[in-house]
Amino acid sequence: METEDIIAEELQNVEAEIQGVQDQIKILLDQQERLYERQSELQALLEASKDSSYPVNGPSNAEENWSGIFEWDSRANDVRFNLFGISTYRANQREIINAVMSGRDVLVIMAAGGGKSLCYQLPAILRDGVALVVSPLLSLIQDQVMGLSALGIPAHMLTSTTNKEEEKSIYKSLEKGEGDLKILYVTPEKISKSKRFMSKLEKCHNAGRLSLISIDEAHCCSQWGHDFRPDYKSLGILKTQFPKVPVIALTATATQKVQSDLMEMLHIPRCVKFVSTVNRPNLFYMVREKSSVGKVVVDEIAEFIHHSYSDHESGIVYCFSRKECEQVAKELREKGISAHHYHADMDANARENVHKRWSNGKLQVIVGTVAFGMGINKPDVRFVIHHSLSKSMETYYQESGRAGRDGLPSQCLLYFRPGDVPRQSSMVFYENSGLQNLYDIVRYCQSKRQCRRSSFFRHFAEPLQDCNGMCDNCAFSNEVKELDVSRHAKVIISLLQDVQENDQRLTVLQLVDKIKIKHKELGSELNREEIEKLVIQLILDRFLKEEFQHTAYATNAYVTIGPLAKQVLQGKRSIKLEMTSGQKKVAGMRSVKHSRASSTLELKLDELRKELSSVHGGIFPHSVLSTQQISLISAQKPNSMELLENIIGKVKTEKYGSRILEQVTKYADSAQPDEVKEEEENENRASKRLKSKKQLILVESSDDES
Ligand SMILES: Nc1ncnc2c1ncn2[C@@H]1O[C@H](COP(=O)(O)OP(=O)(O)OP(=O)(O)O)[C@@H](O)[C@H]1O
Ligand SMILES: [Mg+2]
Repeated sequence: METEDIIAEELQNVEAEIQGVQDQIKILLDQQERLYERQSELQALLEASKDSSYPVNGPSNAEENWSGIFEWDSRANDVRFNLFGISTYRANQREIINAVMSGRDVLVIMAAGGGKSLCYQLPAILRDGVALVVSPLLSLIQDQVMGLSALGIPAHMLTSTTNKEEEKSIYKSLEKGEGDLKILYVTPEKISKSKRFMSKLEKCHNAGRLSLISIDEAHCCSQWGHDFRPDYKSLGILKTQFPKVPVIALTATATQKVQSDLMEMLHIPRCVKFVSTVNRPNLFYMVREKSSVGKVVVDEIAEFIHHSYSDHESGIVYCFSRKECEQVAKELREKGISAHHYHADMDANARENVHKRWSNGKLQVIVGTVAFGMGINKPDVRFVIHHSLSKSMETYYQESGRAGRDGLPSQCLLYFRPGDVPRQSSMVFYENSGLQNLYDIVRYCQSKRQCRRSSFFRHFAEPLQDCNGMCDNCAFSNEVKELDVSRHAKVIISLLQDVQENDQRLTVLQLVDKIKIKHKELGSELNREEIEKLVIQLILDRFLKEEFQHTAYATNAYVTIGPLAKQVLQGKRSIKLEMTSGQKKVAGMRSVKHSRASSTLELKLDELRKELSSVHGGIFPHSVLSTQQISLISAQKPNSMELLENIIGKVKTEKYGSRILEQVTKYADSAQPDEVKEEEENENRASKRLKSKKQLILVESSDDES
């Protein structure tokens, strides 16, 4: 049937064309979405720049002064210091507490480790009745309840692990006000699925005993956030049912889109908004060139940890795949580092066990995939190393941000090689703006000049702040040359054109191989890594583009001619490649010694907090004493309960004071164990900055604001 064949063939062609058009529409819609988002971010940035004081308090509340004097000031100060052992408020904490205490709904955007918990825990204690806290993860809830209980604060949780008896007593407290319930943690499923719980909560409210509602990790409401949880969508019911109870929603995620989504979904359109800076001044950001030989990368990571963190300080290494996690953890162990992998293929018990050992300081490094995420509450993570790049700036900000939540100097190191880009792009290309987001972080990695911090400010549409030399590009003064590679780019594009005309496709690596074989003259001017880097740069600038093809086993990423290729072929655009002189490479390859060595007293206090934590019901060591408190005790060497109380507050002094003073008396005069060794070290500029930063932070936090 010849005619039928012809028609069928044409039909096939038309269908292929339709598919092509649909693909293009999808790309354009993604682009439009991204532009809208950027537009609103830029509008917000413009507003914020007009108003010279950033962080901003919500626009509708400009006239309200949340830092003034309030009737609860002295009670709040007492609870802050004597109960929580916190000597000064951090930025925005006091204002947020005052807004909640005034009965307002509040939205808090504050960086990881900024101290969001205190913003609802303190009002929960000051206000009469029970505070409800919704939190997405069991592990987060357990950590919080354990920490609060250790301070003697009546906190409980209702989750899948709560036994019947406990549940009964909690319900009784809600219904009749019996017992000692002050803060109740629940997962979102309790609100969306348990009618019984909601009816008890209603009774508690009707009796005037529901003091406030806190939604932690509130970005889980939004599909645009990175940890969307369907059950968070129904939390709007809380405001509808209990309109007069203040709602405080807290998140570390800053995009405008997520913010407006949250306000809408939680029904808090007139909330007071507190947006703190995304800046994490205590984090030192750096990117290193990643060798194509796996063993070399792990050797470097091990050397970095041995050199900078010989006191067993905690860290995280993020890897791309589960297999890679296991391999890297194994190789680190072989190099004498206590490391264990963590990924979604492990059963829940094994994962929890690894997490616990790490939180208790028994394991130094967790080597994880992105599955090691939101539940990480450990404040003293000193380093986060990315063995492979993250899929976006946002993800990298979150992951690296798990370092230094206690405000002390910490390092974020990312290993980058252009060959890792197609691995990621074939995973993210089908996501909303997935490729654009990936290309943003690739730009971050490829740049040898631009301040790393400034990329975060730009990404989160925030005015620039000084980096204070706390990234590799600002700290190391290296010569960056710009090489004109327009000729090389032309050759690459022409070669690809020929390949495409012959209906063939090439991956990035195949393309580089071909260039090395067919154009030896280019190979003698640029080495393999530089050609790879150039190809990636051409993709970022849309002279080339990536295309994807599914096979039965994987999605392959190919590189093809991009929409702007003609401009290079016609010589209308010149292409420059940033290159560093050898000096930078050498400086960058060396480890940065992170901070001064701990004194004997500090080490002894660290041992003591580990011991006390295990005898006090398995709470975490940092719940006994924070690293900052250890540094303060070691600097001030208090010799009486009264003096110790001035540093760590009443509750902790009563609980642990005599044991702490024992150590102070015993080790107050001991010399620094590493004093001599350290002086001999030829520290580079960056380490000096980190050192002075530590002192600066301690002075700041020992000043009592009140
Ligand atoms: N004013 C303060 N002074 C000193 N330490 C503080 C202060 N406020 C909070 N902290 C400490 O900082 C650490 C991080 O606090 P918190 O867990 O509340 O952070 P967070 O903002 O909720 O971060 P994340 O987004 O990661 O959940 C904790 O160890 C906490 O005790
Ligand atoms: Mg938190």
